[in-house]
Amino acid sequence: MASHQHSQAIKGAKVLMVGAGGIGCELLKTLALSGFQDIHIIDMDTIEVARDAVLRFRPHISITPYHANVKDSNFNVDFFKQFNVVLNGLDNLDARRHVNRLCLAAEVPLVESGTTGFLGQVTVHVKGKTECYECQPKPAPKTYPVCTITSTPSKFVHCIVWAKELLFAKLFGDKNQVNDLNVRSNDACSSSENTNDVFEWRDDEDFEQYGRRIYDHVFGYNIELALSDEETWKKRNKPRPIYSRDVLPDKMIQQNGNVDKTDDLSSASAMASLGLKNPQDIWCLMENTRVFLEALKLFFTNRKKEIGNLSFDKDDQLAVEFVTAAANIRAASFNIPSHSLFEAKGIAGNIVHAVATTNAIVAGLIVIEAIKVLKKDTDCYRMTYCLEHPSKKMLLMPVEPFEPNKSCFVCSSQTPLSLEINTHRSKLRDFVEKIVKAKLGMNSPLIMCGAALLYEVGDDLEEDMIANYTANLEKVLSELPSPVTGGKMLTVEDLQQEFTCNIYIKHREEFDEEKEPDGMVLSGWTQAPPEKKDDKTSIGNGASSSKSLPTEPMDAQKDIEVKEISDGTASPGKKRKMPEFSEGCTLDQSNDADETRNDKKIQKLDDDDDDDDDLVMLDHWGKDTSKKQRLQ
Ligand SMILES: Nc1ncnc2c1ncn2[C@@H]1O[C@H](COP(=O)(O)OP(=O)(O)OP(=O)(O)O)[C@@H](O)[C@H]1O
Ligand SMILES: [Zn+2]
Repeated sequence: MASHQHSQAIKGAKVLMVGAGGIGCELLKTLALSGFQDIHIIDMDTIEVARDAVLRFRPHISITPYHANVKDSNFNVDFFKQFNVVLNGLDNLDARRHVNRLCLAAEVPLVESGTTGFLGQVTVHVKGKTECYECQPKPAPKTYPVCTITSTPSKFVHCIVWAKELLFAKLFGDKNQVNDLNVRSNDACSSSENTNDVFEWRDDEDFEQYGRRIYDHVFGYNIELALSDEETWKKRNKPRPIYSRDVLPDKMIQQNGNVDKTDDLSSASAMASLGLKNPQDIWCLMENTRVFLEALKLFFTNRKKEIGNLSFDKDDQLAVEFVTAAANIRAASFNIPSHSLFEAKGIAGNIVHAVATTNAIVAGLIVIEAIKVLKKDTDCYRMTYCLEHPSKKMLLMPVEPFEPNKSCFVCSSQTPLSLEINTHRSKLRDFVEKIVKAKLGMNSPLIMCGAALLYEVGDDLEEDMIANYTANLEKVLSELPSPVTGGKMLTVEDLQQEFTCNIYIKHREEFDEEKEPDGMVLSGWTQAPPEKKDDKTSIGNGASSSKSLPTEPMDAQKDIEVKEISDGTASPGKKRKMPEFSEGCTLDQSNDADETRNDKKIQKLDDDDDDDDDLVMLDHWGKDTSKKQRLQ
């Protein structure tokens, strides 16, 4: 039973929930059932359904919905100041960073959360007492070495990445994009064929001829070419080239397809067109070949206008079919087991199916922490991890929060950052896009060099000012009205976030295109370097890092980024150690602060534990994506 003090803290509290999705809806219910009476919710999506459902069993509480983006300017520091605690149930990094800054500026405690499948995490951020959401580096998205993708795949995910990032992009995407498929298809062809021509549709061929030519090129010829590099295969199983004629005799594509060709569905789906019904079926090589050729044909017949502008979209049925078939054929070459369309879609779209129970547990943990925050039980704050596998018979791991990181550029006292940049070549626009927005997460930036205002965003700017700033964006730094050159200090400020940072400029002539693709390097901030270029960890649902998987031995010149490692995704690379506490200790016992407080070093519970049982940070909550990812 809650004490009087406990229930007073709850009853008198005005809380702000940001995000009313999987976690948020559970949270709203749990808040209402725990006695909270004044709940405000911001979500871009509908809130009404959840609100109505909760009001049915708690009709007298107040639930105020704001159907809006939390980054809108009306949600400023003053707005945040009215709340006793803010609870995040968001799914992307950008919004989380924004809320973190507003909470810091408004000095309102923040309880953060994230889930991915069975994994979850809840953290408490109180200015000056615990680390802020941005004190810890956020790992960059998982990348794969190019050579693993282009020549030595060992897992199905490698085949998927190849199919969607290289082959799909090559055939249906922007022709001007750099595409590593070129590397492998180069000088492959007879002298009359150059690299680009291979993928072009020629006037004298029909769709089937074109499809078969592409097929034979990427699954046959390119594999033969790769085999000629004997060094690569000394310690690996050799792939086998696959040619369409060996799998599918001429004109057999439609053989079993008894489908009405006027049917809308059959023009949008190779599966429908071929009479393949169950997305959970694992297709044989012949079926994959037929889907590949049929999907290619459908793209060129029905979606010709889009060709050149397409990028893989997990909600595009034909794209998923093509990528599934291509990945499976490549997998067959490399002796990797095939997958169903359903599974392939999950991998390609980085989908992790939400686990309702995890969301419910996390919602409960958020409320527990919110109550501690309201009672100012500082010593009892815990960040809690939900694990996939029990460690010491425990699935929930409470950990004492970390202190603020003194070099955090967001919550520490203005440690200047430094930026190496070619001030004679980089434009103000590059700086705004690549640094101010992408790296510093600012929403409405203002940039000053000394007392000179170089750039500003706002609703109430005069037209001539807007014209001025727009002109500045196109100027290189050293030619701005107040030249930005080596040795100068820029002040970048976000008025909405009430967040300022100083950036010391260092001029640098050259940048490594592959290692420093932005053409500028920001240091002194807490973003993690890209993950190690090895292949040891599964991406996404990173509760475990498998020791048994082979390390990629090749020197990766460049990595292929797997886009949208998304919300709640555990970072396999980043582990946090947990405090020593007695077996059987549960969250409720976390009130017994002495037990953990002594242990500032935060020791690992059991050194003998498997990696599987190690704690993993869910730091990388949220790239801007719609769904979660689970791979492997
Ligand atoms: N900038 C933003 N402003 C307001 N709401 C946002 C913003 N960004 C994301 N959201 C909302 O956050 C919610 C996130 O919920 P979502 O269900 O995707 O993830 P989740 O709560 O982690 O649970 P799960 O994915 O497990 O269902 C969505 O309803 C989305 O509309
Ligand atoms: Zn911080």
